[in-house]
Amino acid sequence: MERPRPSPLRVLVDMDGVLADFEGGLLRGFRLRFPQEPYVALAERRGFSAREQYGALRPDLADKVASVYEAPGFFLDLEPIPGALQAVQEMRCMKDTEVFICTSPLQKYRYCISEKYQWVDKYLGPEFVERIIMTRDKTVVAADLLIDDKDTIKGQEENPSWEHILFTCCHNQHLNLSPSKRRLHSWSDNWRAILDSKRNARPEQD
Ligand SMILES: Cc1cn([C@H]2C[C@H](OP(=O)(O)O)[C@@H](CO)O2)c(=O)[nH]c1=O
Ligand SMILES: [Mg+2]
Repeated sequence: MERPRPSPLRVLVDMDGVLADFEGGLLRGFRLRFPQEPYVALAERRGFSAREQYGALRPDLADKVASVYEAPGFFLDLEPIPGALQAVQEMRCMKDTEVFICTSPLQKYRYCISEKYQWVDKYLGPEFVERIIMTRDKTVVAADLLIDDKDTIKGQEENPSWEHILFTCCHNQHLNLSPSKRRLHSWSDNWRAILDSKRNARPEQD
């Protein structure tokens, strides 16, 4: 009897901090716009929220740093993270693999949403525009893996179907993870092995 084909491994790849260099763009934009103000060097970044860390440095800097990422052009002008574009293109061509870009818009979504679409079109092309999942709640999206730089991903679903692979970024590199949690240190790290291990760990279908 013919063995049934396994369902494809579905991988969600986050955008900011994983494909697009949000932190680098934010620091560059902040220093250009507010050259006299103190700033947080990338090596000093701690915690997902840049707004919180700038606010702790001096309260008025919270709104200033937010004004940088809320400005038109911010998301469109972000540089790709090294190796990211090649990796997701390769992932898309892999057998029995489905890749989606799973990204959240800012609450102030005016420029962010359309610029994220334009960025994907510019750097990855229309095949990937078809594969954008734009959501404020990633826990309700069903997949095997979510590669994301945010250390804690919460939402309506308490038990998301995906395993969260923490993508290392300046703001999360010092965190001690629980032993069960896996990291991808960069796109030169062995992302193929993570996909393979997940594929092999899935229950046999019959
Ligand atoms: C406010 C803020 C947003 N972001 C990113 C995360 C979300 O994109 P993504 O889901 O692609 O990582 C987007 C909206 O919050 O902006 C940061 O990375 N750091 C921040 O401090
Ligand atoms: Mg992110």
